[in-house]
Amino acid sequence: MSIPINKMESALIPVIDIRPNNPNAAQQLLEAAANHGFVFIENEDTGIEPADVNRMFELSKQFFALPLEVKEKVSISSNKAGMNWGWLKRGVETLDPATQTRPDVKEAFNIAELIDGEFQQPLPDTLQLHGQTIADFHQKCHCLCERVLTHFAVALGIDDDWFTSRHDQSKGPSGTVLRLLYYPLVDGLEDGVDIRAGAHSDFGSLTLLFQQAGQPGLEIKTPTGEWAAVPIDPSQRSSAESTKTRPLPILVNIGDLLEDWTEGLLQSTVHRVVFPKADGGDRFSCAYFCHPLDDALLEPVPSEVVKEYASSSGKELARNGKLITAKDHLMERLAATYTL
Ligand SMILES: O=C(O)CCC(=O)C(=O)O
Ligand SMILES: [Fe+2]
Repeated sequence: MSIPINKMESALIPVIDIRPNNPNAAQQLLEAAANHGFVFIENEDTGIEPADVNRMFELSKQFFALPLEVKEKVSISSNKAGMNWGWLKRGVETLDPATQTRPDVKEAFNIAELIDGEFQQPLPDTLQLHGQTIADFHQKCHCLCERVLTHFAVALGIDDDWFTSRHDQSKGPSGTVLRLLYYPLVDGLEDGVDIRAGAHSDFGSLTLLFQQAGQPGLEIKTPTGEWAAVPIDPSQRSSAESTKTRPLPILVNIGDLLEDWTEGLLQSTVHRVVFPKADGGDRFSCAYFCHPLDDALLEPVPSEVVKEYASSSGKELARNGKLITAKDHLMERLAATYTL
């Protein structure tokens, strides 16, 4: 089976219904991931209710509004247990260090996966009070990622659980984090110098990205090297139809590891977040970075579809075929982008 490859020039990201009544979901997801690296999933029976997303945004706003000294107590550099959990103040992350002269204009709070139902890091009271809500959201995001990963396995003709067994949180730790993001509109920004999030691809397998109406800024790099805005709501709604009757779809982004595993068939597309052109305000977003188990090897998947693609694309294997683990990859990327 070969898939039509049609690398697109604009951010016309497909919207796919992954409910069981769509028999073509697996193939549609694969084509979208190969051609765009981004795909919207209709938020129907995904397990993530719009109210769940709204609650996370409410908690996020409360968190970022806390006094600096409270956020400092849960800061990433004060957390000895792990390198990627906690609050990142402005200045810590520069997602495109080769190009940016100043760090990303943002704050973030990374909440690691729970182990045996326990948070692995200190949370401020504001969040601790809603620990169950956050734990449930983590779990719901993980379940949706598992569904998408299963569809990819089906479309690639490999064991259905090839990816999910490598994301089985009961088998060991992973780099999975739920990240709350806050991009403040601050004074003294320089056009062409400051950016909310520099150009990058995501470090894990899949990212679920939640955005809010009226807070644009995400852009993806097209194959011609131009930037195209990613809509917050890609559907053509009639004015009578509100997000109450049809919730915003969920944006899914292919990360580096799925690209490695599939020898470049699935695309870890470069993206960035820019300041709004006019009349914009703050932006809040929320990303679920789904990572495989730390010791998962980034070997090519045993798929004929991938083999066929690899031989026709003539692409070099990532790192000249040297096998590394998911954790090695994450640590490399964090070392390049964090200043702690
Ligand atoms: O805020 C966004 O929309 C995107 C954030 C992002 O790309 C990231 O943190 O990796
Ligand atoms: Fe990203």
